Amino acid sequence: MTTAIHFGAGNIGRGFIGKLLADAGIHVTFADVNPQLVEALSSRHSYPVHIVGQEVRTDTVTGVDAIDSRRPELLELIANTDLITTAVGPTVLTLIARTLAEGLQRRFERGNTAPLNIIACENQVRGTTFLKGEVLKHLDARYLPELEQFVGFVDSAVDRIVPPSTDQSDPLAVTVETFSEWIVDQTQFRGPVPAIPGMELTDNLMAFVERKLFTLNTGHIITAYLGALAGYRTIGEAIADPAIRAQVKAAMQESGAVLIRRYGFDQAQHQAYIEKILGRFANPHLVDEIDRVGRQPIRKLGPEDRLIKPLLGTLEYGIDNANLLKGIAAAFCYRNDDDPQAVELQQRLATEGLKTALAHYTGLDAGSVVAEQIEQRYLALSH
Ligand SMILES: NC(=O)C1=CN([C@@H]2O[C@H](COP(=O)(O)OP(=O)(O)OC[C@H]3O[C@@H](n4cnc5c(N)ncnc54)[C@H](O)[C@@H]3O)[C@@H](O)[C@H]2O)C=CC1
Ligand SMILES: O=P(O)(O)OC[C@H]1O[C@](O)(CO)[C@@H](O)[C@@H]1O
Repeated sequence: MTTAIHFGAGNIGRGFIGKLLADAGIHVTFADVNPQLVEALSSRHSYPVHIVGQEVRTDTVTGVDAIDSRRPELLELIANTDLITTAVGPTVLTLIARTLAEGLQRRFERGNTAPLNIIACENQVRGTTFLKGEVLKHLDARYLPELEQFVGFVDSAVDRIVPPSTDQSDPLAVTVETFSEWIVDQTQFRGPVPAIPGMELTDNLMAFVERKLFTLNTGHIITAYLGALAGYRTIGEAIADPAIRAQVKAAMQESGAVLIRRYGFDQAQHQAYIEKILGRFANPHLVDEIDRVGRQPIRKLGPEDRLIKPLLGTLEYGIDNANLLKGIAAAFCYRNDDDPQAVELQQRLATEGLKTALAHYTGLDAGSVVAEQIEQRYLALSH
């Protein structure tokens, strides 16, 4: 029986990755720190997934287990499992790296030379490669040869909108959109690539990572921040506003022009991809809070993330970027007292001003034309 450990029994963990693995006949053990989730999964071993879109149906995921990811028994599972996946959030990868290193060390001490593949399913460019770097900080160097020979760290792109479920009757119930895409870098596996329906292989991962991150996530985040400014609560409300939809579509076309130039995507196909994503944002069956999509604004203003990296592409290729600039300016208007990064952003903005805060978080030069353009848009939006 093929086994897997999935770190993060949250929206994506239960609604997408864990479901694909279980549906493929793999025995999935979720590792999480949420006692309610761990207790319910380890006693019920199944949960419902509501799939909503053109069709609406409920699937039941079975054959799953769970463990608190702080329990020592997890190390034994890591020493023997065939596959490890994560969906914990990019900021948490650093935390689970120590546990992974200890489990891998036990695996190697046991002489277990069976291949093990680890796939981080996060909204982060090459998140698994980042995780490998974090694991290496904790792994005894004498095990490096085994790690390189027997453990694959496989980068992936994950795309399915999974907001917190509105099904109050069951803490395990999760609601997912019909659309899903999980693409992994086939060149990074060790041993045979597991046959998991819904897990697509590519040897050109970056094109797919950037297509998703800089189209869906770029459009999503600008919908969220313009929607917040307009006083909306959900993505659905915001994208239904014609002025917001037009600006979001234009921003995705600006980032799309970078992708087409960089990866040679077909223009018409990419326009269709953008239209499909706008339809996904408007899915009437999903209640997707602006604060979920807009969470952790400092991470999302990073130079490698969904706002700045597309902007840098427009500067590199001399492409229009007015709507991306407005989206970045709107990020600095985002307020959420329950989001530590949003609080920090506003504090730095208040004490240091827009251009200094912009330079600090994005790496853009405070004295650049683009910083001036963003400041102008910020002043227009915030008054
Ligand atoms: N929700 C979505 O629509 C999508 C999310 N993603 C990505 O998936 C990742 C997770 O996102 P969501 O599922 O929305 O978040 P979530 O908050 O629903 O799930 C994260 C889970 O990780 C658990 N966790 C936190 N610390 C942990 C630890 N030390 N060990 C084990 N588990 C721990 C939390 O208890 C929670 O259950 C993020 O990187 C996100 O960017 C990617 C595509 C879609
Ligand atoms: O999960 P993050 O990176 O905090 O941001 C939320 C984004 O991730 C997704 O959940 C999946 O890409 C989108 O629905 C949303 O744009």
